[in-house]
Amino acid sequence: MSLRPHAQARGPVLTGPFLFAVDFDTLKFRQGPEEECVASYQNIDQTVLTQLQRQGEVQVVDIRDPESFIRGRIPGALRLHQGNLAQFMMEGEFDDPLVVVCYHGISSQSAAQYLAEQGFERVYSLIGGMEGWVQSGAEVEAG
Ligand SMILES: O=S(=O)([O-])[S-]
Repeated sequence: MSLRPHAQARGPVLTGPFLFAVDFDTLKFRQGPEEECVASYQNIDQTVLTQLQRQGEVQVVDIRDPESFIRGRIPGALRLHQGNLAQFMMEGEFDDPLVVVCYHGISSQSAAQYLAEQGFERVYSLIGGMEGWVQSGAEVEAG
């Protein structure tokens, strides 16, 4: 079964902590029919993200604040925030892997769950967030 935006989210789906850049708690879901919603995400580490990057079509979205994003981010990452979320959903490549990054890998899980429930089919949250990425010695883009 393929999920698409606002199609099948069901019940209270956001229980995670407040997100720094995107307040996903304020977003409303349309209740779906009486179907089980199994959309979810997986946690991945830096090694798996690097493999996904090598394979090609991976989109990395960073939900941290603008200053942190400018100081250093995963190369090619898009900062996802309240202002561009709707556009991101409209233009989304729902079949491509989507990796959510925050500071330490906590808030990204709520965002990843949200995005999975909106129809992104392969959603991941980066374990350790940007701090873990930096500590692993992986490449960082700034500016
Ligand atoms: O939620 S967090 O991991 O960015 S502190």
